Amino acid sequence: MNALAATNRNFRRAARILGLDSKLEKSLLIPYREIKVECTIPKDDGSLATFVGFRVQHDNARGPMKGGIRYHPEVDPDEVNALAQLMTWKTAVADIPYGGAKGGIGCSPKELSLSELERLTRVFTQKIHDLIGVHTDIPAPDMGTNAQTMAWILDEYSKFHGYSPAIVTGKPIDLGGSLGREAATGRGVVFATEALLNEYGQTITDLKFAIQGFGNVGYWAAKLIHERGGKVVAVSDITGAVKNPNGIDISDLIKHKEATGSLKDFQGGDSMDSNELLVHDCDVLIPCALGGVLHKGNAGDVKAKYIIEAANHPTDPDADEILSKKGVIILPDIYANGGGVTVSYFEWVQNIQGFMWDEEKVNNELQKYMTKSFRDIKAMCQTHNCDFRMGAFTLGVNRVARATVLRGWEA
Ligand SMILES: NC(=O)C1=CN([C@@H]2O[C@H](COP(=O)(O)OP(=O)(O)OC[C@H]3O[C@@H](n4cnc5c(N)ncnc54)[C@H](OP(=O)(O)O)[C@@H]3O)[C@@H](O)[C@H]2O)C=CC1
Ligand SMILES: O=C(O)CCC(=O)C(=O)O
Repeated sequence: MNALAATNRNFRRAARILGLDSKLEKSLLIPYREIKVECTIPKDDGSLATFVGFRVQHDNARGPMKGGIRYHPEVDPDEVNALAQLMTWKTAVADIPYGGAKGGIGCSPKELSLSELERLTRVFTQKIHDLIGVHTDIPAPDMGTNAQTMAWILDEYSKFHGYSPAIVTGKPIDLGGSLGREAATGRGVVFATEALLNEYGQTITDLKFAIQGFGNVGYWAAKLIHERGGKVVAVSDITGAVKNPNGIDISDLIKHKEATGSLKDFQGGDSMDSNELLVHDCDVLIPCALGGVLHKGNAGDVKAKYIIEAANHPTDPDADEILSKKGVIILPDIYANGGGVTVSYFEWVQNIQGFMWDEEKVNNELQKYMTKSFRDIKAMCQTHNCDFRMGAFTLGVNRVARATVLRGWEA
C-alpha cells in the first residue's frame, strides 16, 4: 500500500470513529491545491538537467499551511500528498495555528554540487513564489534539505516580495532562525518518549534504543537519549549500521560520522546490515529515515516493545496490524515528530514579533506542547477506546473538522 493510500485509510478510520458527515470527510481529504513544476538548471559542466518539483497544500482551515521540502530520488506526487495531509493532522494535534503542506523535488542531493543545489532551489522558488506566503504557506526543511536550503528560498522569495524572513522556518540563526529549531524534532521525539514511558512506569535510563537514520532527526534523538542515560545499541544511516549491546558512545559516533561522512568502520561497535536494525534486540525502536520501512515482511520480527515514529509514515497499515497484535506500543508520527513544526511555529512567531527567544524558553515551551498533546491524545484514546495512532488521528481530524465547519462554505 503506498503512502497516500495508507494515510487516507487512517484518516477514514478516524472519520468513522468521529462519525463525520461524508461530505465533510470528502472536503477534508481532497487537497486545497497541488502544484507541480518543471525545474531546469545548468549543471556545473554546462549541460542541462531537468527535475520535477511539487508543493501540495492540503488544508488551511486552522491557519497558514506549513510543512517541509524534501529532496530525494523517491519524491513522487502521492508521497508528497500523503506527507501534506499528515502535516494537517500534525499541526492540529500540536494545537498550533496552522494547516498542512509539503513539498519536494525528485533529485539525489548528494550527487549535486552546492551551486547546483542552489540553482535548483532558486528555480523551484521562482516557480512557486506566488503560491506560498508568510500567511499562506511556509516551507521548512525535511529529508535532504537544511538551513542553507531555507536561506536560498528566503533570498529568492525576497527578490519578488521584499525581505521576508518569516517565509521559511528552519533557516540559519543569522537570518532569523530560532535557537533550538535544529534539534527540535529530535528533542520533541525525546519528550514524546518520556511522556509515553512515564505511562508505563519506565524511564529512558537503562532502556535499549535502536535508531534508524542519523541525519537531522536521528542525530539529535540519539544524542539526547545518550545524554539522558539511555543505551543506544544500534544506529544506521544509508551506508550501513553499527551495533553494540553495551551501548554506543554517541559522541564518538558523531565525531566518526563528521570525519568520514558515514557510520562505516566505526571502532566503537560491530557493523550490521542496515535492514537488520529494525528487528534488532532493543526496547525502543525509533525510525528516523524513510517512510514504509516497517511492513508485513519484517513487522513480525520486531523485538522492540515501543516504536516512536520520528520519521513520517514509517509503519504501513499491514505492519500496524501485526505489531498491534504482538502488543507493540506505537507512538504515531503526527505526534512523535511534531517537535520540529512546533519550534517552526515559535520561529515564525519570533519573526513576526521581531523578538528572539532564548534557547531555554524554546525548549521549555516545546516540552509544554509535547506534554499537553500527549495528554490530549490519551483522552481521545480513552473516549474512543483506541490505540495512540487513532487517538492522535481523531484528535487532529476533529480539530480541523470543527474549524472547517465554523468557517463555513459560503462562496
Ligand atoms: N527535519 C525535520 O525537522 C523533520 C523530519 N521529519 C522526518 O524525519 C525523517 C528524517 O528526516 P531528517 O532527519 O530531516 O532527514 P536527513 O536528510 O537529515 O537524514 C535522513 C537520514 O536517513 C538516513 N537514511 C536514508 N536512507 C536510509 C536507509 N535506507 N537506511 C538507513 N538510513 C537511511 C540518511 O543517511 P545518510 O546520513 O547516510 O544520508 C540520514 O542519516 C523523515 O521521514 C522526515 O520526514 C519529521 C518531522 C520534522
Ligand atoms: O517545520 C516544519 O514546518 C515542517 C516539518 C515537517 O516537514 C514535518 O513535520 O514533517
